[in-house]
Amino acid sequence: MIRDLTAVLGSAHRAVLFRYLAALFAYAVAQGLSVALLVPVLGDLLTGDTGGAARWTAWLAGAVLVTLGLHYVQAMLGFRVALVILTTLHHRLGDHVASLPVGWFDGTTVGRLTRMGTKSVLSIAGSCAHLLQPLVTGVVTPAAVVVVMLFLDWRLGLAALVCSPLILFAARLSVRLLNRMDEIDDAAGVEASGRVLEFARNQPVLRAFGRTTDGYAPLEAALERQRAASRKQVWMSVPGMLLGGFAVQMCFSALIGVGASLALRGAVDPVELVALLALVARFAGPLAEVGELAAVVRTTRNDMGRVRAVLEEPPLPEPERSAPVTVPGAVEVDGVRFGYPGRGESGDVVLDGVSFTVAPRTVTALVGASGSGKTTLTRLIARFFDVDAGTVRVGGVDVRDQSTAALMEQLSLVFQDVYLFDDTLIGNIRVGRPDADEEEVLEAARLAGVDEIVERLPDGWETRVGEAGTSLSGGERQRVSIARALLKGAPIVLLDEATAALDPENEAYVQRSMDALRATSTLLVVAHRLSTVTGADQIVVLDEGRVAERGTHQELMALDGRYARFWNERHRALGWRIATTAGGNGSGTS
Ligand SMILES: Nc1ncnc2c1ncn2[C@@H]1O[C@H](COP(=O)(O)OP(=O)(O)OP(=O)(O)O)[C@@H](O)[C@H]1O
Repeated sequence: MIRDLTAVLGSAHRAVLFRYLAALFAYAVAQGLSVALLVPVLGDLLTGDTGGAARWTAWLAGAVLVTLGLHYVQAMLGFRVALVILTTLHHRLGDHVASLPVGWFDGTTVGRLTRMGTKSVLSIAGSCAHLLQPLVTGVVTPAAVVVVMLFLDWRLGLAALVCSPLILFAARLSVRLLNRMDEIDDAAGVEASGRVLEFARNQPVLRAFGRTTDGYAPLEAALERQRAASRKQVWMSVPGMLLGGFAVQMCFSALIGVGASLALRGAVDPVELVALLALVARFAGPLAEVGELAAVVRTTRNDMGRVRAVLEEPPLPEPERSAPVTVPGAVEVDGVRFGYPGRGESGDVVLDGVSFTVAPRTVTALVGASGSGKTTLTRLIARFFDVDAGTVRVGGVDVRDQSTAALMEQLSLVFQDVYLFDDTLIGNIRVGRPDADEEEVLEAARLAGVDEIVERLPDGWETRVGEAGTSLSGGERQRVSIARALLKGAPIVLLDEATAALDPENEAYVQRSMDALRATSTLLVVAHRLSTVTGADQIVVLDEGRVAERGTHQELMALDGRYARFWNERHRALGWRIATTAGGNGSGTS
């Protein structure tokens, strides 16, 4: 736990933790010695030596005062450490997360971060103020008592020494048993929550297929498994919970037994034995408390482990000095191999031996079946991840030789998952270039067709959009994203076209913005619209992570290969859609 805490605090703040631990240790030893002074006080009282008792009582009072002073010091230092954690951990996490590859952020990691920023940081800070103290005193105070007992009567001291690991071992075993049960219950709980979420999210599908009245079998099965796990947890936890207390009682009885037999054989003075047994009572109690705290320790350690795992996540390596761009606007993908981290061995290679170049101010369309690696390729160009082999060059320079800022200066990303901030539309477009003036923002908005959306919003340009505001349709969100790219004016635009067919209005706006973008930038488009594909200077056809064909529309049609088949299929689908529209239902899209 201390190791986790030092890792979480970072080298700059370790000193304050060590000061706290030193004060805590001193306090625990002083507490043990104060308890030990009861022996001579009791001994003298029981033998009627009031003078001796008064002298020892004065020592005891002094020791108690010192203990109180140390208690205050350690408590203040504990709160200081907690405060340092609260004030610095968010910044440490924020700074580190900002240095991680963009590809690290997915649904799971974002969920983990949210939990970390709230619950985990509070729990770690609380551990210093409330948890370390009983843990350290629970071990060090009994240890000090044992040392004193060894001095007073080595046999009873030895017996106490033998008992200590037994009590701790029983406590640890009890925790392990309780943990195992918690894990089973947790796993069942997580599965049930997932199913509840699925049930809620899929209401439209379930209702459409009449699956709501007779229950939703996967959810009911998950709930039943959770109930069974909870029942098992209750029963199986009982031995774990009893074990710690049982071990303490057994050790206590054993020590009394040893003391009584020594007294019967005349090896210990009965008066001294009574005083020593008072010490035994102070020795076993704190050790048992340590065992009782095990559940809180476990939760806190889990929280620390989670934070530590993020802090130890390797940052994206950055060069000391960013290499200057040599061919502005050019993109080169050279023998690239890549598999997503954590997806295992070579079976999970998503791109293999992919090579092509994109000349400045040209349009390249990436086409290929779903899962062929088109989006992954755009992520590698933006260095969301580093390639496993080969090189990605942007502006003529290996992306690994450029700082993130220098690389991002050259790129605009228009991806499908457009995030809108809880801000006005203007604010959301200005993200593209925060220092742009009003005129420039409005021009970008006009070119991308955002001004048309504004006319329909209740408060016009002042309407808040995004998570807490008015939500926009997928096509509208992409228009905002294109407006950001237009405003940024980066030399290279990576664009992942919406997969869903656009309505004619959106289609026209997207076309207009693409024309504007291609006038100033290099365009690499994951293309779904046929007009983008045919209008491209180069088409790269991906198939299962490899470049299957490359050329212009005419060249690839003449090749009569994979692309020609793709084109003919899409064309037939388009013809069918037009025919449907012409047939009178008016729902056609192209
Ligand atoms: N974040 C990720 N983690 C692990 N695997 C991923 C991730 N993103 C994509 N993949 C996998 O990589 C492969 C290529 O996916 P990619 O999204 O690049 O294909 P695509 O050609 O863009 O497909 P689509 O046209 O359906 O978007 C797929 O097998 C996909 O399951």
